[in-house]
Amino acid sequence: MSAAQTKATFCIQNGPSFEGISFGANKSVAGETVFTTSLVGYPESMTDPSYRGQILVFTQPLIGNYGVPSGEARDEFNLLKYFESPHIHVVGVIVAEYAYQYSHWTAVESLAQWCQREGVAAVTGVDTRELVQYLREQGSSLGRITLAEQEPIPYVNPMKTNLVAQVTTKKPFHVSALPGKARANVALIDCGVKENIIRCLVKRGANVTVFPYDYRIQDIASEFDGIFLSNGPGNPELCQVTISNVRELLNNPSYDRIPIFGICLGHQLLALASGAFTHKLKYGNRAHNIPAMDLTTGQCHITSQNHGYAVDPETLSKGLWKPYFVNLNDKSNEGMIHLQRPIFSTQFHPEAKGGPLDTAILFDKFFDNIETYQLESQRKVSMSLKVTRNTGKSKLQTLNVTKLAKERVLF
Ligand SMILES: NC(=O)CC[C@H](N)C(=O)O
Repeated sequence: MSAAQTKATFCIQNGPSFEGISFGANKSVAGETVFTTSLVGYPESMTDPSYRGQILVFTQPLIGNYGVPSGEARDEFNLLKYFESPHIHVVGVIVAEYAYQYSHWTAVESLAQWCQREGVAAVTGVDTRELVQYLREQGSSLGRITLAEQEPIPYVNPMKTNLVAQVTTKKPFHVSALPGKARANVALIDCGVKENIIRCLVKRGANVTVFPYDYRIQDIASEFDGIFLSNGPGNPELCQVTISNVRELLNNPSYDRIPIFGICLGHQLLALASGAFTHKLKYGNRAHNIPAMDLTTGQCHITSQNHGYAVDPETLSKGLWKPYFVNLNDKSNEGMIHLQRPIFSTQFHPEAKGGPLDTAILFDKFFDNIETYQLESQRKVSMSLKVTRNTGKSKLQTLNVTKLAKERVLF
């Protein structure tokens, strides 16, 4: 440790403390402590809005060795090429050994520089094996990072706040399929969507209109060929406005053929809207190699995951829904599928990033459902889609979706 290095202490509420060295922002932070066993993908995980408010412990011992790619680089769809959202959402990271030297052709800065710029605490030199063994025993715990010479700040439980309201786009935005390739208009409810989910939809030919989490989807669903419910942070039960909007959508008989697909928080919200329950897992599942079995085929897929809550499959309404996938490690629910309608959802992340692409075929399944719906209802893909809704007192609001912002609206 050189003279310029600052000591940092990481404490678990009702648990042990670990001494380390700060390599991030000069700031003490508090949040929920979670761990991931993924080997790669720290830029993707740290910018995934689902990690909002959490202190992320990496069990992979060497972190930072490939630096951080550009947060400005965009792909052919104007989506962020390397990040899952424009900013870091974890409040802190804990690693066993930070690689002070980095090397990769995409790297533009070090993990330390990035954390400092984004105001995120980072600690190296912690025995993450001992720490994770502790978390597995005690279950998900609050934690805080205190830098030398600073006063410890109070523990904060982010699961008590509506984190979705913090990360959702503040206004609708639109991402178009490549010219000549559009085959569907999809409405995406943004609870903290990962960039690669939008990419998985547009690259298959969807014009995606992204709406804030509390947008009344039930008022505009008829204008779209499919509805997507995104991933996102926090306790799903705190997202009541989305749950009640989705419930109205499900209960409206005129929408009974519209395809719906939900991922992770989107799965949990769909389950809650349909009358099922969710519960908090002991310490959650965060990894890139979790086996999930498709109960309709018996096939096992290796999946990417990041969640602390799960749907209770016993509470799925019988005769309407059935469990779709099951986790082969802990037997927790990994998805649900409607028995009559083109609706399904998964707890794992078929878009991966990072992680294996085994289940990306579920996006194709969503598009198959969309195609059937288009044929059944003789829908054509309108290129200048206008979305009209009644905002009360018989006021009509019309959005020309192609004139909307082209990326998430942060403020
Ligand atoms: N990745 C996600 O969408 C996470 C969903 C939810 N916040 C959970 O922790 O279970």
